[in-house]
Parts: sequence; C-alpha cells; structure tokens
Amino acid sequence: MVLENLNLECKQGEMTVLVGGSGSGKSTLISLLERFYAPLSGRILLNNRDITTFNLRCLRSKISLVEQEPILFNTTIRENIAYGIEEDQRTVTDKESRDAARIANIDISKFSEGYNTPCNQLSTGEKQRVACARAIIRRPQILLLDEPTAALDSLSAETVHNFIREQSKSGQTCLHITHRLSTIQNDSSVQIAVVDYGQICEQGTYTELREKQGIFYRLSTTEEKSGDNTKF
Ligand SMILES: Nc1ncnc2c1ncn2[C@@H]1O[C@H](COP(=O)(O)OP(=O)(O)OP(=O)(O)O)[C@@H](O)[C@H]1O
Repeated sequence: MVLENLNLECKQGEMTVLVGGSGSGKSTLISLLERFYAPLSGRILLNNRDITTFNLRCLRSKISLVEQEPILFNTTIRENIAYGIEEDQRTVTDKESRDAARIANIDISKFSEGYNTPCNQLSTGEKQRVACARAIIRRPQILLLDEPTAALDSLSAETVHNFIREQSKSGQTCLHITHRLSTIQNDSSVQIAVVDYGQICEQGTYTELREKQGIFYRLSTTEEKSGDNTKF
C-alpha cells in the first residue's frame, strides 16, 4: 500500500508543503486529488464534498497542477498562457494574459518579441513561470505543485515560491511538494506535513518541526549540509 492511514487537512488560503523522502507517497497524493486513480479505501473531501461525486471535468476545472518539468507547446508565451483557459473553450483577453504573467513574475519587457516570443527561447526558470501563469489564469480553487522548483536555481526557486505564497494569500488552497526546504524556512505561515512510508508523521511550521528534532529535522539538516539543490 502506497498510502495508509493518511489524514491531511489543507485549509483555504494556506500553503501546505508536503515533504518526505523519495518514494514516500507525495506525488501519489496529488494523483488521487486529480482523480488520476481512486483510493482503495478512505475519502477525499473538497469543501466537505467527496470528490468522487463531482463530474470529472468540473473537479479538474477547480484544480491546476504545476509539475517539475514545465510542459509547454512549441508556440508563443501568449498561446501557452492562454491554453489554461482555452481548455475551457473561451477566448482569453490580453488583460487576462498580462495579469497572469505579472502574477507569475514573468518579465515580459526583456523579450524583444514580448508575448509573441516562442517558448523554446526561454530558460527553464522562465518556462516554469509561464507554466505558473497558465495554471492560475483560470483562477483554480486549488493549486497543486509537484516539485516546481526542482530544476531551478535558487533565485528562480525563490521567485516561484513567492508566487505560490501570494496565490495562497489571495485565497487559493496550495499544496506544494518540495525538497527545497531552504525556501520555506523564513515563512511561518507555511504548514508543513512530513510524509514517511505513506503516512503523515509530523506536522507544523518550519520552526516547530525543527524543534521536534525528528524526520523533518534530519531532512533539513541533510539539505543544509549538502547545498541548496540536494534531493534527499
Ligand atoms: N502507478 C504505480 N503503481 C505502483 N506503484 C507506484 C505507482 N506510482 C508510484 N508507485 C510507488 O509508490 C511509492 C510512492 O511513489 P510517489 O511517486 O508517490 O513518491 P514520492 O514521495 O512522490 O517520491 P519522489 O520524491 O521521489 O518523487 C513508490 O514506492 C512508487 O514506486
């Protein structure tokens, strides 16, 4: 069993960070939330309603997922951002694109072709910001992030982390899987859940969990010793 006796509540307007060793079950939790597959037992509730009772398209329209590798189409920044809405079969206004780009910290002024710049000319960090803009343009209730900063340098990772924090402040429920604990250490508003062998074994803020001197303490000290980009 990948996950067993797992109980986790993610509150609206909060960023919940899932951490844990490789293979502990973090991504499986995201797949269950998206209903890529169903739990053998137990329930997942969204606003007290079992997610299996939602029409699948309706459920997924409430959720956006940003993954480790930004998967973009071989077209322009504008078209890639717009795809977040065009899935919903309506046209995106330029203002919507601009707003999403601004929120995702895309500095469009640095590209001579602006929004018409082909995405294959962007760095990995810039591509990830386009993926973030695409994720939020349709204002999902839930933002799922599965190691979105894993392939980024520290500065880009910080930018993406700030983006997630702003999204949670604006009322979205954010569930963020990361191995990069340095980006959350000064953020006391972040709730951290530590997954180990498919269970939540510790929960609290960065400071609380460090003081416990348990699994989180070990994971974070391993990261400190090995440098910022370590995957534990
Ligand atoms: N479709 C699947 N069928 C069977 N086992 C799976 C499947 N997907 C994942 N697993 C197993 O479930 C366990 C948890 O995997 P999961 O991807 O959720 O871990 P994770 O915590 O996200 O790991 P990582 O940090 O390395 O991405 C692993 O042992 C994995 O091999």
